[in-house]
Amino acid sequence: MFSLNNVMPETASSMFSAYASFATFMMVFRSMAKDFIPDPLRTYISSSLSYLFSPLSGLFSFYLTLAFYEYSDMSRNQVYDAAAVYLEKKIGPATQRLRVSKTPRKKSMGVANDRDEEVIDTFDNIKLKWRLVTETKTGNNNRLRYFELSFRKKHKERVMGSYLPHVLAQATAMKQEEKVLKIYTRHILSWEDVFEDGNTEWGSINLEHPATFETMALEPDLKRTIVEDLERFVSRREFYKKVGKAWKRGYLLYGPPGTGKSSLIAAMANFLKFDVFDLELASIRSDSHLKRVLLSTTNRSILVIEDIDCCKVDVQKRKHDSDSDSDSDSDSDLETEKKPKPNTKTRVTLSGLLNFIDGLWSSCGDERIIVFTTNRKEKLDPALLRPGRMDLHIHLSYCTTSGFRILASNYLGIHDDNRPRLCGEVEGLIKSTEVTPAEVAEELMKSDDADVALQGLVNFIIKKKIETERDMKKLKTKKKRRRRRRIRNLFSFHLW
Ligand SMILES: Nc1ncnc2c1ncn2[C@@H]1O[C@H](COP(=O)(O)OP(=O)(O)OP(=O)(O)O)[C@@H](O)[C@H]1O
Ligand SMILES: [Mg+2]
Repeated sequence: MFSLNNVMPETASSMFSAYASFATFMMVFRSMAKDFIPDPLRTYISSSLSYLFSPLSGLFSFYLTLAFYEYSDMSRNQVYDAAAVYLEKKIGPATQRLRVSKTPRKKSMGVANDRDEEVIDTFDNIKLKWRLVTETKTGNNNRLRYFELSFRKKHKERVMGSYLPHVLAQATAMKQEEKVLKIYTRHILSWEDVFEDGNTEWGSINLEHPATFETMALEPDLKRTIVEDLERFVSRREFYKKVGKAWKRGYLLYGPPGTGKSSLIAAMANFLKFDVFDLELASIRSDSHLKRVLLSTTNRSILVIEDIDCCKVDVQKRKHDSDSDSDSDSDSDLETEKKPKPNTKTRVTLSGLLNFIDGLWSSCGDERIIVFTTNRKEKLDPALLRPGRMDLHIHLSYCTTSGFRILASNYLGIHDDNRPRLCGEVEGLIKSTEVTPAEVAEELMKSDDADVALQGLVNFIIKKKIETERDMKKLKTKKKRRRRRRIRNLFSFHLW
């Protein structure tokens, strides 16, 4: 790096005075030339002089300017794009002109500095000046755009080594923040589609589910466990590479209907900014078809298979003839594929599904999350539940007192101490009655008046409690009667 100390003192002082004289001369020349010399000639002389002396000016300038052109070798320059995003948040008080835009994919309006506006940024006590320059190439309408970044030369290493990587990382995070999530499902236009081997098409719409971990009525410990697990998963790229494991994680969400399984998936997607692929196994023709469909999903996504126990797949009992998770493209599998039975909606086997979860080819992708949901965990094949298949089993259960508090705050904006009597009554009832968060939410939505809504919830839980007790009694009497009948039959058999 150039430094004045490297130059002999007398040489430096003579060069500096030469440069100072030249700068003064240029200033006087420019102001005189403005009055006496016509414009094209003036520009020519001025640029020729600057060209002649530019090496000298560079030598004495304390500043360095980096240029980031929009395109580099026909492809977009990532630093340019990152700077464009990064500088959106750096609008200073001196800014006079802003560029405002909104594209269909963006959730909100983008506001950025317009061309030639200077943006001052500071990083690690380094002052940096950005400027967007637009030049129109003469002779055609092509526009050349680039960012200029100026700073003191002595900071060159830190700017290149730390500041620019910081700009790239910040831009990536900001883009993630802006990302509009998508939920993908597979179109089934007709049953022919199901039997059409090549159909791997996913259709998508924006995922605008408002569920977040803040709005989920979950036990604090469970919530923390899930959030930490997700955070650990996304931060472990190198770890997965090191241990030679595919970078994916499987969650099994189980619990009664209305306890928040689907809402939790939406909360996970919103938290990670991952798209969701909602796979209905009914739309899949065979194991090899399943592979192709899954291969067409993208990285950083959550693959969801809901109600896995209800799917018309052989998941409740593993296929005996393919016990060893063998590749389903085997000859016998192909044989059966050739003759689709019209009445068989889908013939995905559990081994085909398990192949995807931990088979070799499942590593074709990064940052994949797989979520299965079920109301009846006990119905699932143990192969699906064994350690390593589904990394985390999450039990979502009936509403607890802490769950109720979250829902009351979400739906009515109230806390325990606002309505101590009614909240206390609900909490007491919830401890002894099984009510789902969905039922509680439904009751709380019935009125804007918190007292009315809470009283409605109290009445609902009392009614449910009475009904449950009545059902239990009925069941008990039925059991008693059955037992008595069995004993009577036994006696009559012996007498006979
Ligand atoms: N734990 C929860 N926290 C917050 N809201 C919840 C929770 N559980 C259920 N809800 C509310 O109830 C509605 C239904 O919940 P959700 O669809 O997530 O239940 P589910 O467990 O997927 O039910 P199913 O087994 O029938 O698919 C949601 O829209 C949400 O408003
Ligand atoms: Mg659901």
